[in-house]
Amino acid sequence: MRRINPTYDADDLYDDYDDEDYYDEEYEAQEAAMLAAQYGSSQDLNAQQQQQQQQQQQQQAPPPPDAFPAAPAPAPGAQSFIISNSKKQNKKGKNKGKKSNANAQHPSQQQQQQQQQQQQHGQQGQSAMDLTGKVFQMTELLDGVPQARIREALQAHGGNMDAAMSQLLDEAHANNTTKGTGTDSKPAAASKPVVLSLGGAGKGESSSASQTPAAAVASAAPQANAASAAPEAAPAPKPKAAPSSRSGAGAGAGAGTASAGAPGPGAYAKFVSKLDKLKLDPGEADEKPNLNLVVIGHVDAGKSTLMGHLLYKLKYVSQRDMHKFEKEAKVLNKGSFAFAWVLDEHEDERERGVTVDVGVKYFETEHRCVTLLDAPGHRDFIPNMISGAAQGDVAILVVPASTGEFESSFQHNGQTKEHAILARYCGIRKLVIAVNKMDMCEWSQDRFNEVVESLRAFLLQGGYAAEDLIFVPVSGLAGVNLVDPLPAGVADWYKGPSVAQCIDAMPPVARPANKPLRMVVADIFKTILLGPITVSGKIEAGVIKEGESVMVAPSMVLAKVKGIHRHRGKEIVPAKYARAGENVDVGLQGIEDTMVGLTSVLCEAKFPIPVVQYFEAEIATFDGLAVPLLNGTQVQLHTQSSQAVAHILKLASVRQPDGKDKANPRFIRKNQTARVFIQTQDSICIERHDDFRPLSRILLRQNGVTVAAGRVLDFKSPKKKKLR
Ligand SMILES: Nc1nc2c(ncn2[C@@H]2O[C@H](COP(=O)(O)OP(=O)(O)OP(=O)(O)O)[C@@H](O)[C@H]2O)c(=O)[nH]1
Repeated sequence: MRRINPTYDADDLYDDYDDEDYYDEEYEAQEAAMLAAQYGSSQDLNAQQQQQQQQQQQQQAPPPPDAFPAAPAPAPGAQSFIISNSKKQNKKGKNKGKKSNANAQHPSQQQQQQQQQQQQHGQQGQSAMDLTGKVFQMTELLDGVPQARIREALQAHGGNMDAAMSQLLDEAHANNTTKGTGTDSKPAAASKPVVLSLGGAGKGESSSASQTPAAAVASAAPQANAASAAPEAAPAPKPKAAPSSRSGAGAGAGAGTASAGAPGPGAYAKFVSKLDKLKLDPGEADEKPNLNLVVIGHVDAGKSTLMGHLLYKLKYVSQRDMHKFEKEAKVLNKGSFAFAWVLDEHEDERERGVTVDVGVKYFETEHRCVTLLDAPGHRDFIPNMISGAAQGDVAILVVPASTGEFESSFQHNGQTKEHAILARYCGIRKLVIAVNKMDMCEWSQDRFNEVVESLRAFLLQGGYAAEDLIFVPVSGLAGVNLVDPLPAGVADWYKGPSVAQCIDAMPPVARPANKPLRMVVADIFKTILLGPITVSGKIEAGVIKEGESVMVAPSMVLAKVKGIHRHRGKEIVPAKYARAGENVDVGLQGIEDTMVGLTSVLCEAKFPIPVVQYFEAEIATFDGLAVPLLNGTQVQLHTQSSQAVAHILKLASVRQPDGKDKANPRFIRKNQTARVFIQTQDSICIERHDDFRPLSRILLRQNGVTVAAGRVLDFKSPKKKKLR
C-alpha cells in the first residue's frame, strides 16, 4: 500500500447509517445466492448448519491424518493481551496493585465495605435483581474476573456498567503491569511489554507465546481430547477456561488459549447492544460522503492510465508534473505510460510498466470525497489486490475492448474474472465497468456490446445484481469520456454518464459506527504531525477518537491515539474523531513500532477483535482448484486483515448435488460448497460471520491461484476421536 500524496478527507456516513440497511436480508440473500448460483446450492445456510451439527452429533469425527503437520508455536506476542509498559502505567499499576493487595489481606474490611456499598446501592434504588443481571452480563464480558469483584465495582459506581467495566479493565491493566515488573519496588524495563492478566490466563497460567499447539487445541475446543489433538506435542496443560462460554471483552480472551481472543457466541451482540445505547457525538458537520473506490482489472487493461488521466483532468496533477512524467517516461521508452506514472510512483513499477502495490490517491467530485485505490492487475500481486479490494466500497473494473486483449483478459487465466469475483467476496456490490481502449476498436458499438454481454452474463452469475452494474465506453489514454460526456461524433450511440459522473452518483455505503471499533491497518509511515507510528486504513466499524486508547491486534497492546487526519481533496484536515467508512491516518503513541504491522487491526480496547488459530468455515471452491482439498491440505489464507499459511484441519461436510450435506468427505473438488475446520500457522484477527460480516470473509489460495472463498462460522477445532 502506498500513500501517494498524503491526505484528503472524506466521510460521513454515520448520519446515513442504518443498521437494518447494512445487514439487510436482501444482502444476506444475495450472498447466499452467490454461493448457491456458483456452487450448486440453494439451501439456506443456517438450516445447513443446523443439519450439519445434527449430522455431526450422529457421527463421530475420525482422528486427523497422522501426516497432519503440527503448527509451530505462535509468534511471540500473538494471542496475548499485552499493554505497553510506560512509566505512567507502571505508576498506576503499582497504586492499583497495592490497593487490591490491601483488599486481599483484609477480607473483613472488604465485607464491611461491601455492606456499606450495598446500603448505598439500596439508597440509589438499584434492585438486587438489576444488579444480579448486570453482574451476569459483565461476567460474560470479563472472563476470569470474580463475580464478587464485579458486583463490588458495580455497587461502587451506582450500577453504572460502563464505569464499572472501565474500572475493572484499568485494574486488570494495572495488575498486569505490576506483575510484569516483578515486584512493586522494581521498575520494569521501560519498553518490555507485559501480559494483561484479566481473563483465564491471569492466575499463573502460561502465556500463549510459550504454549504448545496441543494446549492451544485443547483450550480452544473443550470437547476435544487434548492428548489426541497433537500426540507428538509436549504434555498439554489442563484447559482452564471453556472458550465458548466467556467473552473476550478485551479481556476475556484468556491469554494462553488457542481461542485467546475469541469471545463466545453471542458476546459480540451483547457488547453491541450496550454500545447502541451510547449516544455518539455527531461531531463536526461533514460536507460530502466518503467513497472508497478500488480500481481492478487484468494486467495492462489501462487502470493506472485511466485514473491518472482522470486525476489530471480533475486538476489533481499539475501540467508541470505531467510534462515531467511524459519526458521521463520517454527516456525509459515507456512514453505511453506517462499517465500511469501519476499512480505508479515506484521506480520499479515505472521501469517495468507494471503496478505492484496498491496506489492511494484522494480526490473530490461534486458530491463525493473519494479515496482511490489503484490495485495491481498482475496475477503475482493478487494479495495486494485483495488488500485494496478489502478497503473498497465500490469498484471500477477496467477491461480492454481491443481485439485479442479482451479475450485474453477474460479467459480462464485472465484476471478480469478473478478480480471481479474477489471484489465481490470482499463485499463490493457496485461496479462501474470501464470498457477501455475504445480508440483501438474505433469506438465500435458492436464491440462494446460484445464485451458488455460477455461480462454481464459472467458478473450476474458471480453474484452481482444487474442494477449494480454500469458499463461505460472510455479511452483512458485519450482521456475520452472520463470527466466530460463524449464529444459529438465519437460514439453517438452512447448516451450514458462519464466515469467521473458515475463516481459522483455512487451512493455512499453505510458502515456501522455503533459497533466495536475495527480499523484494518493498510499502511504505516512517519509524519511530522502524527509522529513516528502513523497508520492509515479504512475504519470498518465504530469510531476512533483522539486521545483515547485503542487495542492493536494481534499483538494486543494498548496505544493512545495521538491524532487523526482526514483527507479532503488535496488537503489534510486534523479531526477529533473518525468513524466507520472513513479512510484516515492515525498517529499512535505508547507502543513500539514492532507491535503494529500491515494488517494489524486497531480495535475497541474493551472488545478487541478475536485473535485465533482455529476456526470453522463454510467455503465455496473455484474452478482454479486443480487438486481436490484433503484433510491436511496447505493453503494460503487471506482475510481483510491477515495473510497466513493455513491447513485444512478437517473436511466436515460437503454439499451434494441433491442439496444434502455429506459428513466427513474424503476430499472436496472444484465448484463445491463445504464446511471445513481450518488451522492457521500464526494467529489471525477475524470475526464470526454472525458477529461482523466484513471481517469474517476468507479467501484460500494455492500456488498463486484463488481456489476458494468463504466465511468464518465459529471459532473451534473439530472433535477428535479418543486415542485408545
Ligand atoms: N490505445 C490505448 N492504450 C491504452 C489505453 N489505456 C491504457 N493504455 C495502454 O495500456 C498500457 C498499460 O496501461 P496501464 O495503465 O499501465 O495498465 P494497468 O492496468 O494499470 O496495468 P497494471 O496496473 O500493471 O495491471 C499502457 O501502454 C497504456 O498506454 C487506452 O485507452 N487506449
